[in-house]
Amino acid sequence: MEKRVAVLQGDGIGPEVTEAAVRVLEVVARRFNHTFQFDFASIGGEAIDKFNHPLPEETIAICESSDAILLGAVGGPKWDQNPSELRPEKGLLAIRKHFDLFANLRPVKAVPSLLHASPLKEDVVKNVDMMIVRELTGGIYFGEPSRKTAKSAVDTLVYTREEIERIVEKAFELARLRRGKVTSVDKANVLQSSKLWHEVVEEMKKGYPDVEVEHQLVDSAAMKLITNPGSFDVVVTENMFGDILSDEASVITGSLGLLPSASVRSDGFGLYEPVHGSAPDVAGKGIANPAAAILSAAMMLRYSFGMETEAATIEKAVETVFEDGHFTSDLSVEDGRVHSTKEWTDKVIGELDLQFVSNSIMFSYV
Ligand SMILES: NC(=O)C1=CN([C@@H]2O[C@H](COP(=O)(O)OP(=O)(O)OC[C@H]3O[C@@H](n4cnc5c(N)ncnc54)[C@H](O)[C@@H]3O)[C@@H](O)[C@H]2O)C=CC1
Ligand SMILES: CC(C)CC(=O)C(=O)O
Ligand SMILES: [Mg+2]
Repeated sequence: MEKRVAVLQGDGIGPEVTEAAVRVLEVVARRFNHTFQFDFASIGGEAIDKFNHPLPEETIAICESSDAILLGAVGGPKWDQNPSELRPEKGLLAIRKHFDLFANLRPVKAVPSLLHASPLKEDVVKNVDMMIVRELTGGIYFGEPSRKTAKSAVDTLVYTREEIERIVEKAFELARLRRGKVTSVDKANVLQSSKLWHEVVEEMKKGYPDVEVEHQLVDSAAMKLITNPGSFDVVVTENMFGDILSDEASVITGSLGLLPSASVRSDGFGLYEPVHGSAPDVAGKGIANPAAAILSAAMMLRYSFGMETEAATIEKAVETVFEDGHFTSDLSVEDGRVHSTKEWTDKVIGELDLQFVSNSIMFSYV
């Protein structure tokens, strides 16, 4: 297959981790006889520096002519004092809205060889396998008015029934493909938008009698995520709650550098990015964990290109490299087991090559 991928590297560790993901995709393309064309474009702080805009027209045009978008991360202290329209994060929100990428899928899965990296007890984290389904184009990050003066500030939280219905439908459909349970997280004891959310879930569950539904208030959900994460299958929630809960969930897996995400709309077009941000504290040192970006690229192959075998091959390679005891510095402190971003990516590529060779041998017997 021939596919065009827009690569928006962004700021901080964004370029370091997307470079790793592109290298892995190049190997997959070669091994599976695909052609991936990578078109690089600007977003975030680097776009502000070059184009005085966090999401330039040129970037939108490149993304529009692509089959999917791969993104690193945006933001950093350099732009923290900028007015809100010149904040890097504005570019990220704008691209999600422009392409109507309302469904943000954030898988959180414990990897047996990484249990040591979590501060939580092994028993608590070992069977975790959940999918956080975060509404991505509505809620308080997009509501108007949104303004601040020295004396007061306002943000607005709005959800329409249609916005809630489409993300809840996505969660139910995913639950059917998984363990058949949806936990809907809201703050319906206080917020009107959450009351509507709760009502919509109650109505829609009638269409999914095979799916178990539970409601959880966000504050206690934050607690249960740490005390009993294995009890969750699909978690569906609004934009800001999903943002916060998914960073919290990274503690289960051991590092924020491990969590990938897919932001998709109904027709399969999507933007793929790590859950983490630009990590200014480690940027430029060549030590960032590229796993989240590489696994986001795997999600791109699965959800936008229908390349399930290729996606699974990448995921297996990543898991095997961890099993073999190779880590980045966020996951281990032991000498000899810690690798730079580039070295660790080389290990994944080596493993991909090995898998391909052993599969070819297997196929030759068939
Ligand atoms: N999707 C995006 O582009 C996002 C952008 N941001 C922006 O990123 C900037 C920094 O935000 P923070 O709150 O510090 O969150 P962050 O996610 O960038 O970093 C939080 C902590 O996790 C570590 N970390 C994150 N990813 C890592 C990786 N791949 N390997 C190793 N360590 C990793 C960082 O070093 C840091 O200690 C801000 O400007 C923020 O607005 C934050 C979240 C998401
Ligand atoms: C600009 C922020 C909403 C980015 C973020 O933290 C996220 O999407 O996870
Ligand atoms: Mg976030």
